[in-house]
Amino acid sequence: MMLDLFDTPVLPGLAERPDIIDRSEEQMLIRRIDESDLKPFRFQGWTGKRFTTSFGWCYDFEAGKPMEAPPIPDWLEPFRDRAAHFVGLAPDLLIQALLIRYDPGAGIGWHRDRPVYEHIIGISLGEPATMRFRQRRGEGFARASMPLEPRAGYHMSGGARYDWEHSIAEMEMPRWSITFRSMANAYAR
Ligand SMILES: O=C(O)CCC(=O)C(=O)O
Ligand SMILES: [Fe+2]
Repeated sequence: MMLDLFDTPVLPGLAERPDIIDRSEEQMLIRRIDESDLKPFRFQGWTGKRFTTSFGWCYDFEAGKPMEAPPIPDWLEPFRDRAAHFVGLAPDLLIQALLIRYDPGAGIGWHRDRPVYEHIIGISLGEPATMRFRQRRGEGFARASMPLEPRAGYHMSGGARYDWEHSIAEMEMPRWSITFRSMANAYAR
């Protein structure tokens, strides 16, 4: 599959919004993320070079279920509003905010986001990265990729979110991201 740099989505359900934040907001958000109570991502005894914290809800990978987390802080609210506006959702539907710092050598392996969530809206900070997508086709994989420019927002829903896995390769430079998610209908209270 070809990398599509222009308006046509790379995959159905993928959209990007360049410069959803400006440079001073980016610097402020990076500082806020670094000041947050980040914990190394842990899964089955394995500890990564990816540091995370969640607000609203968090997914406990050890327990395999979502759990309530501290409320979304005031400094993050305007960005939740912007993320919601970008995709045409009411802001209070974005019940989770995930902050991530990827230290040098960190990436995120192939996965689909947990089914408890539906819409996924990310804001990319710091360094350009590439979101890779793959879908099993017989013995191999169909592949696609989406550039993640710093300060851009991206929306993952539909086919790209449910029918493809995504990952980000290990990078030499640090990168930060903020991800907002809505709850899937089936799980909404
Ligand atoms: O860092 C990002 O932009 C993506 C993170 C991601 O895929 C996830 O946390 O599920
Ligand atoms: Fe993900």
